Amino acid sequence: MDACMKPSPYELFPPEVPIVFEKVEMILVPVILSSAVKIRRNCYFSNMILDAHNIKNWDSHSIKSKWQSSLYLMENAALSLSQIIHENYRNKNLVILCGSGNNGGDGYALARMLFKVGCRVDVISVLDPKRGSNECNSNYQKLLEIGAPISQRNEWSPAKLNPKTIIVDCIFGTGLNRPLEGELLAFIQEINDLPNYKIAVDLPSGMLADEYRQPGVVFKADKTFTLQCFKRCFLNRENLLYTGEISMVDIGLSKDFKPSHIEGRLITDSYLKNMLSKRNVNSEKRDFGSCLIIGGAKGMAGAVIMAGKAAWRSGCGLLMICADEDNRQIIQAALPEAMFISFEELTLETIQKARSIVIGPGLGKSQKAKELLITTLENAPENIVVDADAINIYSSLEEPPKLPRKSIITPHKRELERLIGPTHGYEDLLNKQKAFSKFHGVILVSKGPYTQITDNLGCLLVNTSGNASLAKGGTGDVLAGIIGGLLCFVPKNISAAALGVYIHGKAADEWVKSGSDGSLSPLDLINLIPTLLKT
Ligand SMILES: NC(=O)C1=CN([C@@H]2O[C@H](COP(=O)(O)OP(=O)(O)OC[C@H]3O[C@@H](n4cnc5c(N)ncnc54)[C@H](OP(=O)(O)O)[C@@H]3O)[C@@H](O)[C@H]2O)[C@@H](O)CC1
Ligand SMILES: Nc1ncnc2c1ncn2[C@@H]1O[C@H](COP(=O)(O)OP(=O)(O)O)[C@@H](O)[C@H]1O
Ligand SMILES: [K+]
Repeated sequence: MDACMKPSPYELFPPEVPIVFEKVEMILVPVILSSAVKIRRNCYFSNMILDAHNIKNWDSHSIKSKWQSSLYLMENAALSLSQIIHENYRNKNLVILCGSGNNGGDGYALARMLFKVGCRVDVISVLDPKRGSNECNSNYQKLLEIGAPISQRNEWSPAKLNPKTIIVDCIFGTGLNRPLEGELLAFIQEINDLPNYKIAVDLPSGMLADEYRQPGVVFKADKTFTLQCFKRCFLNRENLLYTGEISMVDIGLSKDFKPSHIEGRLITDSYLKNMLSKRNVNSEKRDFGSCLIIGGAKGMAGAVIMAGKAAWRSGCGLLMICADEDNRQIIQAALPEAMFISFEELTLETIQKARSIVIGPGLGKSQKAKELLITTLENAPENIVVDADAINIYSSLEEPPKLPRKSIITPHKRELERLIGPTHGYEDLLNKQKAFSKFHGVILVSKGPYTQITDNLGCLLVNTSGNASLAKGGTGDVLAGIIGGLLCFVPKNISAAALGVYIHGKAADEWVKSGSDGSLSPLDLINLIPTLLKT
């Protein structure tokens, strides 16, 4: 059995049960969160990442146990979609491209609902609905009955489309089982060349739901509204080129479905809510432990200052910065909350007494840095974050010391490859990342869009917060500091890592609501931590 199916790994990850909100089925509240993966509030959705087989089984299970007919389920899916599209694009002209399977059925049902509320929709039958699924044909007939405009693909010329019209792709979804060919392939290519804004329903057509690497031509969406759960293929960040931003939409699948295989789980808002609790009235600073940050070589004080501020804001009780003696004054001026010790003053006792350690921000790669890393790894408690140069040094050691069990390593892509060796494509990268985590018994946080965390039990957690404003120097130092701060009081390291990446991304999501995405400073993230951690 796959490790992800055993109950134990996800016991480490408290919100293992899909998040259940009060409102399901027909009731949707029109709020979309701003994040890399947007999840509609007040919807039931699952944090499971599934393959096409399990999604299909979940649909069938829900039809049997809840909806009685797949047409009812499709109606609900289309209702949810129509509400989102109406909210966001009601003043635009839309053209909906429909296939002949159930994705096409979604498209015809969606068109009917939008048409009824006065939206300007044109529908193109890309494949013959009469030769398709019953649900598709039935929704095609219903649309005909209300007099909505439907054209056949060969009657329609994409080149004549107004560039302001939004193209909605309902040609293929999870049922696609081979790459596109012939006329369909040429059609999608022609659409991709158009400047129009494009939306995909469930999956961009041409994308194989289970494949990390897409072998053929795929519809290039600016936005994908995916139904109910995150698909396996979305895990490869390269596929963002086709999906654009991904939003998850509740279509009312039943909550009691047990998949035979889970690829991984998403880290979402509920995680934040489940993990935070108020401090006891009689708390004292020692209850929250001290965080020791080791880094800040000459000229690199900023990295430890940012990590230190982030750790402080994330709740550690005491803070100690260990950096190059030359940086003493600047660090003490910038961070009076912290105690300062120089590299030379660092003792084994200080290392052993710290509740948590962050090593790496601005550490450099000098001989001294190397010695500090080895001593720290050999003596540290398990609550340690190994970041930035500490990862680079570790990767270059011929005989590296053992990493403390459950330590948290936070590489970006290049650092990850230094650590696990060169990789060939996403599948290879994920396998090697998982193997490294298992072999060393550590938590690997592979940073980037959808930061992906693997643990010692072989599980995969995928972050849903964050955006491209984070692609800036110094944001990684802030993340290391946040996790270091959380490690002082969050009971499980995997939880601290997951919570840390979520808060970090969420701060960036909050930032882009008011600031431009290019203007974020790492310090802005730190200023947003207090409100995000409010229980
Ligand atoms: N009740 C439900 O289950 C619900 C499902 N829902 C929706 O259904 C979607 C899944 O629907 P689906 O399974 O009908 O598959 P879909 O992607 O529409 O098309 C498959 C068709 O394409 C064909 N085909 C495959 N590859 C091809 C190729 N390269 N070139 C040409 N043809 C190709 C294949 O036929 P084949 O040729 O293999 O016999 C088949 O006929 C899902 O994404 C969601 O949107 C929601 O409404 C919720 C309720
Ligand atoms: N396009 C993106 N979308 C979401 N998050 C991103 C993106 N680019 C970078 N990030 C996040 O920003 C942080 C950058 O960390 P890192 O590369 O270590 O920066 P630095 O070393 O400059 O501090 C990581 O948390 C990463 O997940
Ligand atoms: K689609």
